[in-house]
Amino acid sequence: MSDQHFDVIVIGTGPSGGTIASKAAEAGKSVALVDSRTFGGNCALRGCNPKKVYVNAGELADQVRRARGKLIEDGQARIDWSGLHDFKEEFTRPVAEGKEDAFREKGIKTFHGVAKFVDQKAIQVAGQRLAANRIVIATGARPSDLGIEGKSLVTTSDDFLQLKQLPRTVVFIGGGYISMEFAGVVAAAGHSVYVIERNEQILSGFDPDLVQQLRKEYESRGVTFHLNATIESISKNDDAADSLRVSMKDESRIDAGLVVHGAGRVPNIDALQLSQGNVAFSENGIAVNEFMQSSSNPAVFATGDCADSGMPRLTPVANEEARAVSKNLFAAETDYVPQYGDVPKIAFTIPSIASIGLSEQKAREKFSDLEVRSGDMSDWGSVRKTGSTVAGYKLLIDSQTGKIVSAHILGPNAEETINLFALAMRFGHTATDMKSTLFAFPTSAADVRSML
Ligand SMILES: Cc1cc2nc3c(=O)[nH]c(=O)nc-3n(C[C@H](O)[C@H](O)[C@H](O)COP(=O)(O)OP(=O)(O)OC[C@H]3O[C@@H](n4cnc5c(N)ncnc54)[C@H](O)[C@@H]3O)c2cc1C
Ligand SMILES: NC(=O)c1ccc[n+]([C@@H]2O[C@H](COP(=O)([O-])OP(=O)(O)OC[C@H]3O[C@@H](n4cnc5c(N)ncnc54)[C@H](O)[C@@H]3O)[C@@H](O)[C@H]2O)c1
Repeated sequence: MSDQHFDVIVIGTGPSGGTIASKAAEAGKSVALVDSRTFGGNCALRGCNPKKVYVNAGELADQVRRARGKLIEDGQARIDWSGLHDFKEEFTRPVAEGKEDAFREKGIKTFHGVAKFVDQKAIQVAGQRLAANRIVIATGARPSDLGIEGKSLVTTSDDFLQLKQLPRTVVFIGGGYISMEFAGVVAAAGHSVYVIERNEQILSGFDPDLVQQLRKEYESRGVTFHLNATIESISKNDDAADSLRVSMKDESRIDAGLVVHGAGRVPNIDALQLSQGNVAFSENGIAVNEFMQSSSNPAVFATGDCADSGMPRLTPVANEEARAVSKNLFAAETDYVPQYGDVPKIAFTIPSIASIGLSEQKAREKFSDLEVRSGDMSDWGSVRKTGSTVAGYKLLIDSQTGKIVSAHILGPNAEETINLFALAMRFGHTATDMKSTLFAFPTSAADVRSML
């Protein structure tokens, strides 16, 4: 088999792989771009963007329900799941149809299939052998192996976003991002929800006090939490509507029509035959140095969810790593390090919960003189005006410098307000700087002055 030769082969067409391929082509390099699925990656086709369509529907239904007798007379807002699915497709279909053409128009040669290394500078895909001076691995993440009897009966987030009908009872395994975001939507649609979490806390990356507030709100909407719970098996059940049975170690059982995987994602690297390319890896992903270059094969770079960068697996992180790799790929010296700063995290729950910087526990360990400003915002006018009943904040400030160490927010528009803190923290602004800034009123940003 003779090699087709390129300057660079990029494996994966998500936010990081797609960007690197485009930038390399724009710089005049010959580029091969490979994906085993539809071009566009997880964020655009099966993650952030389609998920947000569902969350918007859940928020709307929830807001209408809460506004009944306050902002509006009657509060009937039913989610038509099939219609919602079709509306979501309006956003994903153009990506699936147009993305590959856009790459080709840039002169990029596209390939479909599972890429496997056959040499340090060569891969095989769909029966063809491709070689290059550089290879970028940007293969993202996949759902973890549950290791539970009956795991094949579990629906992944990919499949959840393809459902045309929603069963009356849904179980989520895990209480992280995926479960809590989808659980909010399913509850807003009026269906029964169970969340089974093996640890004592859900949403472990967020402030425990705010998470507790959010959990109580979800419970008031009929979401049942099983914490510190161990699932023993998932099996088929005779009941046509609730056709699955989740059995737990404490002998409790939940019958449901759908069991969804929200138990974490792992680097999607198993199929790549990395050892044939001398590419070192661990269960945390591809081993990279600070320049996102393979620690064992200098011709290889890795970015995004599949790289062991120690960063959260989020799109802005993948984007920044792509920026770094684009600069390093053909440079005489690889010297560009991703400039992550503090990465804001948002779970698009209803309402959303957001966080940037250290947890309170870590901040107390690091700073000897830490000021904590926190409060329940549920009775603040800006929150009550939306009809919402849950909101809170916690800001941690280094008393010696006045700089903001971290910000944790729950409530309406938390997903936007957190970005003000991202900017302030990135450029070292103090709490006083923020408090002295005139934000337009009445807005959630204006509440920041009251928090401070
Ligand atoms: C349900 C869900 C919701 C999310 N919501 C958010 C959010 O709101 N905000 C946020 O910041 N992040 C969110 N994320 C995470 C975000 O989607 C990822 O961090 C981001 O997509 C990572 O980009 P990437 O470039 O690493 O790879 P991906 O976007 O995962 O793309 C990887 C691509 O590689 C391809 N591939 C894999 N293996 C091979 C192979 N061997 N050969 C060829 N091709 C291969 C895959 O088919 C895929 O197209 C969400 C994730 C999920 C699952
Ligand atoms: N808004 C966002 O930015 C967003 C949204 C969705 C997904 N994501 C990305 O996708 C990743 C995966 O999301 P996720 O929600 O699957 O994972 P997660 O890491 O957020 O949460 C997984 C949860 O499942 C629990 N768990 C694991 N195995 C279990 C088991 N057998 N039984 C019960 N509980 C179990 C864990 O303790 C944890 O609380 C996230 O870490 C994030 O990187 C981001």
